[in-house]
Amino acid sequence: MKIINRLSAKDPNFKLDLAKLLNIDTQQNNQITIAVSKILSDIKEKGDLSLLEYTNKYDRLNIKSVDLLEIQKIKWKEAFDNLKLEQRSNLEKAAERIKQYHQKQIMNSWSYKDEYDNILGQRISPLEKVGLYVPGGKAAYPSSVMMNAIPAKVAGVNELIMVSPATNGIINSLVLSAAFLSNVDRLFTIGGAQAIAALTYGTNLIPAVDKIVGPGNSYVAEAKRQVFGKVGIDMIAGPSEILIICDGKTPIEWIVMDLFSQAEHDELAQSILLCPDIQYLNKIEAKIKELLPNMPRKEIIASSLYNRGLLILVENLEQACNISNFIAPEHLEISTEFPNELMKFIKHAGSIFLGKFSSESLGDYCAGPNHVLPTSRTSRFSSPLGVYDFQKRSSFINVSPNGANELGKIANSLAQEEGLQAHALSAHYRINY
Ligand SMILES: NC(=O)c1ccc[n+]([C@@H]2O[C@H](COP(=O)([O-])OP(=O)(O)OC[C@H]3O[C@@H](n4cnc5c(N)ncnc54)[C@H](O)[C@@H]3O)[C@@H](O)[C@H]2O)c1
Ligand SMILES: N[C@H](CO)Cc1c[nH]c[nH+]1
Ligand SMILES: [Zn+2]
Repeated sequence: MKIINRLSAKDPNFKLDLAKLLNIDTQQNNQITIAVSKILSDIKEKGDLSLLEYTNKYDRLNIKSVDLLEIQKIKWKEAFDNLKLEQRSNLEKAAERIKQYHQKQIMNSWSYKDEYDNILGQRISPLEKVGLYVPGGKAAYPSSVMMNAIPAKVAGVNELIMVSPATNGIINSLVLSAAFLSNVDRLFTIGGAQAIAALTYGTNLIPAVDKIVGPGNSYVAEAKRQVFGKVGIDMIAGPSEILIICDGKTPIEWIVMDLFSQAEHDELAQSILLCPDIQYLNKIEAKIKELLPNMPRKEIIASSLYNRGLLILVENLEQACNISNFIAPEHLEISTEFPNELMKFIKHAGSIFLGKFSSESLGDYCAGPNHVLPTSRTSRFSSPLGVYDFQKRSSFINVSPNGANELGKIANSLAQEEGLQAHALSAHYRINY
């Protein structure tokens, strides 16, 4: 019985079959697009009233007053103070490592003086108000709180508004603690497209923000896509993905668990293994069958592997890198003896894990780099969430009298060529002043 899809790169239909498995069902996408646009317009028109209705409906709650959707800071502090010592120490260690890594990403302002004594430069400033979406439907993600909030605060964001659904009324105490530890400013238990709408348009309760960051399910991703332009967004981070290139020498259980680790996020998550050794792939498939029944989230894993999981037999490891470049995965593990040799062939990947000890799970929690990464082939053109997503650039120009003479002549002439008289005169007035 099939438990995961299998392909061989030698097969003449390989490219077609692969493309089918990479695509998420478009009919389902259309339904989500329509549902999300209705939610957005309802929140825009009816504000808190609609927010409460959608929250009760989708998060299976029965809340009477919208004010109850805000959790006061005192509660997060309480959650943090009540952590077991080990929990607290792990959270603190992870936070410190994430901070250290992200501090290296800070962009600084710069300027220079040209030959006419004009000063030209670029000023970097933090965003003022940012909304952080932290997923909470199928699992709680304290790690995602830190991965979003720490770079924002390193950048100097003034007001960080976090939203996360409390499905069935439960908000995880580690999520609250992580919000406290990461200096989030306000926290609301709302989720899905309605949370993205509230942060975009603002309601009486929820402040409108300048940019929304953070991953989420297909509703969240689609909502972010639809509000982009009204607010900034970081990226459309959809269901998680892992692609592993393996030479067949890593212990079988390690690779199986790495595949499970992303599959357990979501039925739509995608786990792919590329290997030139067919015996190894057969053993992987057998091990999946053996280990799956013991996994607490076995239904989600089974569905993800059955519909979207993939074992690919390749002719060699260089071919594996080429296929990986086409897939442009969110996470790429190069589980081989000489991973650096292969890294030079890699063009697209959100995050690259080198060598058999570098499991993706370490990156998810505490290695340091961000775990919010481009999915669905978007690592071809976008990058991990970072401090730079919370900073913006303004250029500045301070022209000297001498500079006005020299630049004025050029601008005056170019403006006349464009037929823009006001531009030409504005430059001309400043010549020989
Ligand atoms: N890329 C990353 O860094 C990263 C990190 C963590 C999680 N993830 C991904 O984020 C996703 C989290 O998804 P989740 O579902 O657990 O949490 P979520 O918070 O993204 O989604 C839950 C919300 O979805 C909405 N929703 C659910 N069903 C709906 C429906 N039928 N109609 C309208 N709205 C509906 C509800 O409002 C609910 O509050 C997973 O795909 C996981 O792989 C990604
Ligand atoms: N793997 C997810 C990003 O794709 C991040 C995460 C959070 N917790 C566990 N994993
Ligand atoms: Zn993960």
